[in-house]
Amino acid sequence: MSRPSKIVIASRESRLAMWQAVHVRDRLSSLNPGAEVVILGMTTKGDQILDRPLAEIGGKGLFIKELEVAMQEGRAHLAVHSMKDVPMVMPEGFVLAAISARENPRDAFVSNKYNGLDDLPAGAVVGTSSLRREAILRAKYPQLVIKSLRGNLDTRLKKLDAGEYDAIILAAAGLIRLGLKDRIKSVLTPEQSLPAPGQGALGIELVDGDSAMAAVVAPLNDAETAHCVKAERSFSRALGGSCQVPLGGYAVIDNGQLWLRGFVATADGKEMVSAELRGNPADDEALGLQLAAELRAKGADAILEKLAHCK
Ligand SMILES: NCc1[nH]cc(CCC(=O)O)c1CC(=O)O
Repeated sequence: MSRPSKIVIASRESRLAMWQAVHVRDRLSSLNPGAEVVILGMTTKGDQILDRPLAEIGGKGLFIKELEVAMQEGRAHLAVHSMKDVPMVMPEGFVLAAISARENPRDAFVSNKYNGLDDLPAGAVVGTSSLRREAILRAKYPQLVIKSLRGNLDTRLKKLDAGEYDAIILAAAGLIRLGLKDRIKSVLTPEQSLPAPGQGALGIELVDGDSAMAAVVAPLNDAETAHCVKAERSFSRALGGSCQVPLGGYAVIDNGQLWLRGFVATADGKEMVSAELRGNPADDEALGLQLAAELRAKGADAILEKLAHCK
């Protein structure tokens, strides 16, 4: 197959999105010495509307729509995403062609005054806009006050520094990528805060059927990460995870087996159902479905019924 002479990567303009695009650009440049690899930066609706919770304005798809239009119109060939932000059901006409090796998938505790969740006094204000983190915090630390926190990483840190919060919870991966590892006071274990499906992994999205580009990005795929993320996403999809459900799903390869853990909760943290299983990594998506079925058998349906329904 002929190698493309130019590869255009569509990217959001936040510092994290740009870091990710540059990371992929540099890898593709060294894999394709004959090609010119460039980044097309653009602003999405999700970046512009910062005063309302994501759940209210339309969810994850908001961050990738403009990038997909650019690919559809041939202005770009591929888009790089934090897998956590990619809708569980891919829009018609697009595919995830590669999932690259995972950065630290855990949640991080960030504060200028305290070293960890257990140090926070009653009434301390903790910032997060993730329903998953909110449910976990409310279940384990009902004495804390949870306050909404949106915006890109730099904006969130600025709000913390301005004193609007006593602490905030962020993905460790984003902070590490931006050279902000020093801001992490402690990393939460999966037992304390089960990560979101896809957290810490990058995905490459292409127009379905673009076999030349699929061959270009294939070397970026990390088989173990891809199995784990596929299992997590299949689990989330089966529980309506694109529709703002407070859930966590996290897989690792342990002794050659895929070990998948998951939970569903109400945002107030009062109800929470968890389960885990192990199986063959090649059965990734089936394992996700199986875990979702197990959660339903344990009562997850009653929780899901109380949540806003998918439109
Ligand atoms: N929701 C926004 C988002 N999407 C991806 C990351 C971090 C990097 C990653 O998970 O790969 C973040 C920031 C955060 O949750 O703190």
